[in-house]
Amino acid sequence: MSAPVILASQHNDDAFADVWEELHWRGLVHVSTDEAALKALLAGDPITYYCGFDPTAPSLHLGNLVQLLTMRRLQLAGHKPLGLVGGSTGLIGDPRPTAERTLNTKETVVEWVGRLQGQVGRFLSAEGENAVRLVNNLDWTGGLSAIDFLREIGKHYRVGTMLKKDAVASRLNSDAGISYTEFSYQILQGFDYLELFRQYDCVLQTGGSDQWGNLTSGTDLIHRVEGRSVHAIGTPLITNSDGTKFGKSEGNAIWLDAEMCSPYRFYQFWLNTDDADVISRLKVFTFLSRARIEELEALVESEPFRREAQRTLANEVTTLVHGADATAAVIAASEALFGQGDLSALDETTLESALRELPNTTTSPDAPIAQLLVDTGLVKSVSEGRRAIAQGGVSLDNVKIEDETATIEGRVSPGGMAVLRRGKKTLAGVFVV
Ligand SMILES: N[C@@H](Cc1ccc(O)cc1)C(=O)O
Repeated sequence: MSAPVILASQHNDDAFADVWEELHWRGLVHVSTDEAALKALLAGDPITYYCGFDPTAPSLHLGNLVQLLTMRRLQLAGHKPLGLVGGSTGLIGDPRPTAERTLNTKETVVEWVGRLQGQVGRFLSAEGENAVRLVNNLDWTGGLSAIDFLREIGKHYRVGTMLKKDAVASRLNSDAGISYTEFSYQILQGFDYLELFRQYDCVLQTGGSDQWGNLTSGTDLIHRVEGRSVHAIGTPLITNSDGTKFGKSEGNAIWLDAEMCSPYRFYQFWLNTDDADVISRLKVFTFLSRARIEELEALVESEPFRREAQRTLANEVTTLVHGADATAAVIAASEALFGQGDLSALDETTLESALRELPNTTTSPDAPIAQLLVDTGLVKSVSEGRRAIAQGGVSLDNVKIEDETATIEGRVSPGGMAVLRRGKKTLAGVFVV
């Protein structure tokens, strides 16, 4: 994540009476506190709201992006965001339904807090009356003694209620059980909301719907302690209509950090979105207007083979996360590899990440090309490879190979890379040591 996000081009769609209506249309409200009160609140004077992110990895991922963009939509409507990164909650671990988390060292958590703050800051404007403010819950829990915590906060929690929260209940019924540490998590998040209510008059917390127990932990606490009704919105969990998990490609999470998931891979991920999902993704992950999304919806119906909606989605989200230059480089790489584009015009990083997504092999500088065809899976045997070369169907960096015994010596220098092609559309990457 190096390039800045294009904040200037983002806006709420005029087609909606207010941001609440827009959030609904985009499918972002799965569960919430009183709807009528929330609608009135969001249509009125600017309010302060918050969303929290735990440093459980060195980068945020696509699930977090839903939250960041929801925050941005509220900010565009004039409301004031607080971006919380959980310096203390990251040391404890929000219980997952499956198993206890392993604790990371304090140094690691501090480092990840810094990285996540940088990421959160990139999606929200830091200018004007409603500039984003970044907060860290370690600031109010780090110095709190266990005795004070139990006397002042713990006293407001009933264990019976805590046990009923989904995350806790599912763990209690599993073999893994749940530690007292993770059981306490909901109190910490509830306390955050109270603290932000007191310090900033924060009256809305957003999060994924799996956070509902933690969100209501805060609204209940504030109600009990301060006698005020504050709000929460849970966004839906994003799912793929074919039942596979959203936000993963070949089992790996799609991270927002370019080092952990190249812009090329990121772009391809969105490009591969199913027709059945592409419209709801456009609603959640882009700032395109309702009119434009409806136009694309009609195109999915009438001309699905053109994949206009997918290309628009990939373009928009990659630009949002990696910037316009990275997106242009990625598109140039796809065209150079699969279309008419010019390979030599590509920058090395983009080409390398593109080749890493293809079948690829790492080889010594004297490797025979027929063997590389086998190593990358483009043919089954060396003799088949030689035949393919003899028939004129093999090229290296778009230069046709004439000799079936040719090696890459003199064609690719040590430390370099090349595109190996069989026929028009079958490609592989070759990395030379
Ligand atoms: N529990 C949230 C992160 C969070 C932490 C502290 C908060 O106050 C709010 C949210 C999550 O795991 O996604």
